[in-house]
Amino acid sequence: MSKDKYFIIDFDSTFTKVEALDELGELSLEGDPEKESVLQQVKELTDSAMAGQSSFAEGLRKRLDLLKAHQKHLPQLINVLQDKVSQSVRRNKEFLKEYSDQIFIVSSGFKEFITPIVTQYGIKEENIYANTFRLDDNGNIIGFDEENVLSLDKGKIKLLEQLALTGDVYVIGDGYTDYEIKEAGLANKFYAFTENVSRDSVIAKAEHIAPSLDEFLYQNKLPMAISYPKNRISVLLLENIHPKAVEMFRNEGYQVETIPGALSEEELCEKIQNVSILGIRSKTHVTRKVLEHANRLMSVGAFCIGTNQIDLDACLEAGVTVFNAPYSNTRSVVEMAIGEIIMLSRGIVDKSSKMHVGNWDKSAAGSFEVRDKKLGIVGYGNIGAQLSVLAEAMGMVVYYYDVVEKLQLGNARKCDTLRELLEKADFVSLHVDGRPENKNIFGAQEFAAMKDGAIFLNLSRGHVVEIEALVESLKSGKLRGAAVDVFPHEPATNNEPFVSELRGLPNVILTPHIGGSTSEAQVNIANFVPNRIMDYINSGNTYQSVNFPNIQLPELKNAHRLIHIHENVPGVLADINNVLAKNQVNILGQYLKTNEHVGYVITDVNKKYDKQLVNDMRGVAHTIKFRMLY
Ligand SMILES: NC(=O)C1=CN([C@@H]2O[C@H](COP(=O)(O)OP(=O)(O)OC[C@H]3O[C@@H](n4cnc5c(N)ncnc54)[C@H](O)[C@@H]3O)[C@@H](O)[C@H]2O)C=CC1
Ligand SMILES: O=C(O)C(=O)COP(=O)(O)O
Repeated sequence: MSKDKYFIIDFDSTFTKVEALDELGELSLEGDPEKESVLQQVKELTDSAMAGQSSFAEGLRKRLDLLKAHQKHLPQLINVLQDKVSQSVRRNKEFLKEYSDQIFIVSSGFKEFITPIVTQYGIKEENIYANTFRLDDNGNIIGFDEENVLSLDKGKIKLLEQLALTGDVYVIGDGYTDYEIKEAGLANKFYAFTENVSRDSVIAKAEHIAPSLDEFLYQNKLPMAISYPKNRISVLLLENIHPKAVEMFRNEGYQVETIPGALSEEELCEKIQNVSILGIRSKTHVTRKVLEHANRLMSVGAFCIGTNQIDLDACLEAGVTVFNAPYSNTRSVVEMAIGEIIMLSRGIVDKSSKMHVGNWDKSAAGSFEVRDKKLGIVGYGNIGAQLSVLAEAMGMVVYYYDVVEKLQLGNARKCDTLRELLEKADFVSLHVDGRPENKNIFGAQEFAAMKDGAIFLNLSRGHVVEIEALVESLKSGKLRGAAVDVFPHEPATNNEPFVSELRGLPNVILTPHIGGSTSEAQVNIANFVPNRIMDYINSGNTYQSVNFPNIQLPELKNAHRLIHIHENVPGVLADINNVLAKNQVNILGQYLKTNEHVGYVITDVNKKYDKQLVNDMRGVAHTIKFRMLY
């Protein structure tokens, strides 16, 4: 017969996110001018006791003296604590109920507030070990029951000795006194619980870390509320992705690492090991080789619009979803283009440079309004179309050329060929995407086809334009000016120099790929992309993925969701359904979408299933990835 298992769980900062006495102070010291400094002293006493640096009993006495609390504060405190139960504890109520005979709350806090909270989660009242308050006749809290071993130094050890549990004892807590139980030989394992606080002195001693209760349950093969502990999902964010994204992923419970610049293929091959979610911007290349080094990758987030830097097919074949932010920086690029069109038309960059060295050059020569001038937009996608609207609002006449049929906005006129557009436009602005076929679509011929004295802008991708041809056209005077934001080679970080033949040419605005670099755009992107990825991880939704078949799924309720990604060859769906039939699984809903390379099948099944089902699903021929959600 297997030995019994006992779980000793701490209360403050473990079962709940907070230290209850700090919260009590918030209530009892309300209106006290010294409140902040007293609370600080209370906090320091708590931290010092929890880190094992001072006498616990002495600290507790001092804290209660400082708090000047009254029993009337207790119902309010319980209300506050109710909302502060740790997320993973909240999630795993079923485990706490199912194992209630074996779960003990052992705390140096007070039963008066612990009992009403933990019993709501199925903890048995007789399994709660904690201190009790001493009150005076007026209900003031003046101390604690000094007979209780938990009020003493090494109190938890003394209590465990009294309990004399026979079986495996697991301790889960954030404090040094929790660790001491294991040190005294009274527990088999101590798990430092770091979901709410992480204490260095405790971590240093702990053999096991539990960033959540899920992780503890996962490691010990106990029933969990979710299919996989979120803290096992590691996120790598490159290229200065906005901190909002870091916050969003951390709030979800993921482990996040950030790196300011882009990584080379070689560096990324090394860093990608064990990464589940990779976040990049326009500079990092996610190649087939990188994917071959990825062992846990589920999703790549392009925290920008362009995805040409990612091998989308290789991702698809590896079952890796790719998401981007298709609209978040659109307006920023357009505003920059508008500003540059006007600046170039008036020769302002050169005039400003001259002023900085003391030259006053007041003249109207070569300076024009943009009103009534013809703007040719190449690539009438989201950016091109938005530029069209704003340019018309300034009185420009808009022409556009796109390789696919597009909705004509306002009075914009469609050109059937690029050449037609080039021959008409006074300004040509490039807004095509960075697909490989667009390499060097602008070269000597295209510049030659433009009007004499035209102005050229490229805020799309660097490889789209032959720089030498552009330089020639500017030097020869064919072009009157240019604005270039993107380059065939861009520095990976701000520490690398920028080298280009375009440097030093008159009436040329050079910018370091900042079309989308505004606060608004970066915050929008940092909100958008993590939500798409987390939705995919939590529910299987691939809506708006740039490489996967898009499925928008209903919310998962009282069901298991089987997520199967396979090569798109005939017969796989039939095989999946045979497996389900063989395992007598009741299908509640099934969703399938395929594209050229993969099939994506989601099957919601009723709760009862056998482990064999998981093995059989993984064994279906042509399976790329299989996972299960509940
Ligand atoms: N400078 C910067 O910081 C930024 C640059 N970008 C670049 O701008 C590009 C465009 O962005 P969106 O408008 O949002 O993309 P989009 O996909 O909505 O539009 C691109 C359009 O270009 C068209 N197109 C592609 N190749 C073409 C060609 N050879 N000739 C004519 N039309 C062609 C497509 O059919 C599509 O309509 C992105 O792919 C990205 O590379 C995007 C954001 C910021
Ligand atoms: O959104 C895009 O495609 C961009 O080019 C912007 O790239 P970035 O995020 O500034 O590296």
